[in-house]
Amino acid sequence: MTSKPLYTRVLLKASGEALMGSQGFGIDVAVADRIASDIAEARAMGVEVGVVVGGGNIFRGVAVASKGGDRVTGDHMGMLGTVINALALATSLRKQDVETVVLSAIAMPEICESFSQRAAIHHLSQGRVVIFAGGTGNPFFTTDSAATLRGAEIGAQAIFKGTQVDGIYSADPKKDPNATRFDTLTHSEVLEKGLAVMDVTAVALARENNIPIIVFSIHEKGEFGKILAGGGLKTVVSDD
Ligand SMILES: Nc1ncnc2c1ncn2[C@@H]1O[C@H](COP(=O)(O)OP(=O)(O)O)[C@@H](O)[C@H]1O
Ligand SMILES: O=c1ccn([C@@H]2O[C@H](COP(=O)(O)OP(=O)(O)O)[C@@H](O)[C@H]2O)c(=O)[nH]1
Repeated sequence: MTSKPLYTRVLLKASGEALMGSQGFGIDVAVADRIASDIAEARAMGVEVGVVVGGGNIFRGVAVASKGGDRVTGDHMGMLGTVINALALATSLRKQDVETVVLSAIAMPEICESFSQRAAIHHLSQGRVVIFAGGTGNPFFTTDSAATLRGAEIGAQAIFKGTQVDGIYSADPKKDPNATRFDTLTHSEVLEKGLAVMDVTAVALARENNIPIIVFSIHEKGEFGKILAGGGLKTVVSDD
């Protein structure tokens, strides 16, 4: 599909849990390849794509804290998990001949470039997919917040939150079978209704910078491209 896209530069948040597929832990290469093929399709449409990858398939800092360990160290471990996922997704993209760079919030020059806004925008404007690793680089944050932060820094026209469900519902659809899906919401409505698909910090930062958030299922092949072309199943969070 090569329809004219609605956006020219977007930020895709790919959850870590999505990358593990049906396994209980780690990375399912077939899933990483499939997500990469959706990103390749977006590039073929001419859309510049930045990607923030999660790390929940490998480690979450709160897991350490809940067992009496140090939260900050746990978060460091979580951020390193996102680097592993970023390298896996970059590998899948390069296999499909999509030029890709990984920029890490935590310097590890032997492995990948360090993040700077200037480097990110340079690579994007050269047509490369830029994968942002290491979250925000700070403990007590999430990769959803990293997605909004990097989205604002690169001037993304929308944040695409690719997750396990196909939009934002009146309640968690995994827990409430009667939950209904919203087509559109404002950032304030998401916060006021306590709709927990994305964390409060991420939504507040997107509201402050007037960036729409599009929540969609990362498991549906081709959905990213369909939404970029104006269709697809999603919830759009926007204040316009
Ligand atoms: N109101 C809601 N609408 C949609 N999903 C919700 C809602 N409340 C909670 N969720 C849950 O939020 C999850 C996404 O949150 P998150 O923990 O960021 O997952 P991930 O990072 O793995 O995508 C969904 O898989 C869904 O089960
Ligand atoms: O800016 C950030 C981003 C992530 N993390 C840590 O990395 C883990 C994995 O990220 P996240 O839970 O956001 O991944 P996802 O839910 O998207 O798979 C988190 O639990 C945190 O421990 C962090 O400390 N700072």
